[in-house]
Amino acid sequence: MSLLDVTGLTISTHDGRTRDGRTHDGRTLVSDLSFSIDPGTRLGLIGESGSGKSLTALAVMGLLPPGMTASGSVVLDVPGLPRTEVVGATEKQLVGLRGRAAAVVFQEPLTALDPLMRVGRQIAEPLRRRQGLRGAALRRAVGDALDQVRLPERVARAHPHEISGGQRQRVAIAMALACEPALLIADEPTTALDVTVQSEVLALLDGLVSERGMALLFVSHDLAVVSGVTDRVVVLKDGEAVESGGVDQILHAPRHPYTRNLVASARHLESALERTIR
Ligand SMILES: Nc1ncnc2c1ncn2[C@@H]1O[C@H](COP(=O)(O)OP(=O)(O)OP(=O)(O)O)[C@@H](O)[C@H]1O
Repeated sequence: MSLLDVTGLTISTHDGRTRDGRTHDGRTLVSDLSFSIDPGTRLGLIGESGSGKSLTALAVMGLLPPGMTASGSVVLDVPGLPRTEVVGATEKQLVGLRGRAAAVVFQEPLTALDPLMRVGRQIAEPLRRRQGLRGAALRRAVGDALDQVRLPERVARAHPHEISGGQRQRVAIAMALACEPALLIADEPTTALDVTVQSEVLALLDGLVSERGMALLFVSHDLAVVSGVTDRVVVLKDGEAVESGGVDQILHAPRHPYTRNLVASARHLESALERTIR
């Protein structure tokens, strides 16, 4: 049975003005998208900027911005938790699921971190809330969480601006993993980092997902990165899935012209890089 079943997901903006003052013109941004993820498996969602990847990830968490509506179905079915239809779910139902059924790591770690709070307290918060830890046990758990993302314990006393971008993303990963989610959603988790740090953080994420047998929904515009960490890929273009399949098939026998272009530009970049290195 699938952990996540997305069927006919359509995301549109409302027509008119929302409470945050933005006007929307009733556009469909993601159209009739379907995919599923079984426990412990990995799916990549790939497409160029604006293709609807982030909105899809947010819809899975029930976190669409104001002015947007989802229709279709997004079912999270995690052992030990109530099977939930996320589309149309109440905030109360979703709060119980977030963190435990699914957790998300965003591109920019600062979106997940409070600039005024020490890192240790931020990691402690989900551990205290979800696992009921207190006192010395909580401090130990924070230390362990930092250790798992290969950060020294002293990072707990730092504020987010006192550590590097790569360290901040490790902290965001530690927070996402604190409630032991069945599904980790990583939305361009390394795009904002320097190239050398990117590969370290990616290797860390890859290892943690394997160790914990988590399922992974990995969102990226970078085919090389997606093919390195996932088994299957859905290719999005203008909010529609144009192709899906195993990583090997997508890389070696892409069917849709858009996918062929993605593969060709990834190859082009690779050979250009090889030329510069030589
Ligand atoms: N809050 C919003 N209000 C109105 N339109 C939005 C909002 N967020 C995203 N969009 C629009 O929805 C479309 C899909 O955006 P989305 O962020 O999902 O794309 P993406 O594939 O993740 O791209 P990127 O990698 O650049 O984030 C884009 O056309 C974008 O302009």
